[in-house]
Amino acid sequence: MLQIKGISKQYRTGELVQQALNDVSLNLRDNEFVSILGPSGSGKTTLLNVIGGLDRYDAGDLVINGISTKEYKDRDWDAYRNHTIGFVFQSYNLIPHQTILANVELALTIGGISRDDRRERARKALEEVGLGDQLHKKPNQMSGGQMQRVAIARALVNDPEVLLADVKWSMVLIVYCVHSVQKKRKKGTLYTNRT
Ligand SMILES: Nc1ncnc2c1ncn2[C@@H]1O[C@H](COP(=O)(O)OP(=O)(O)OP(=O)(O)O)[C@@H](O)[C@H]1O
Repeated sequence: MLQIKGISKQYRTGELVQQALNDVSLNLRDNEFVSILGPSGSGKTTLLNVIGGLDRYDAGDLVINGISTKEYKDRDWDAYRNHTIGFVFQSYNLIPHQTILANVELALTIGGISRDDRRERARKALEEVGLGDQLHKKPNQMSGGQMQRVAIARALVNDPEVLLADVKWSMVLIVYCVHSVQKKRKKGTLYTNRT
């Protein structure tokens, strides 16, 4: 489903060049669960950002369902991020002054879905991660694991083909998440990054 072909990526800050990815190749198939492990600073987040279309590669190719992304325009990346990928960020990236229901709903605002449907789908996604009774809490009123579950609900609410999770510490939640994805869809793919 996803082919990472010899991808390289550098960060440039003034004179300083940091090689974050160097000729990385990996094939990821439908229904596959892949966990990428490596020391801090070895490039895991960079790789997930590139696979998730959040960041661009310098060399190589990312092939999605047999189609090269070399010629992708911004709108193609937008569509890929919005419809194919669900992303759980390492630091969750929740909006602090919004309720968790609003945080999850926000992931649906791009798709032209009515407000009532958005609310209902967000509520169901939060129920699925066991937070159905806390919809009106704000992120700072929740534990770290609960915030992570909100981030998982937000990543799944769009029904993505691929879930990318940049997860620091909770193996239990990764397993839960795999379960949840597989329950929801016969064909689901989950890639996680566990530091
Ligand atoms: N925006 C950036 N600008 C410059 N260098 C960066 C940037 N982001 C990451 N790097 C560097 O690229 C390398 C890979 O970083 P990355 O965040 O991908 O590692 P990681 O394996 O996910 O680390 P961790 O496990 O600590 O989260 C590191 O040396 C890091 O310092």
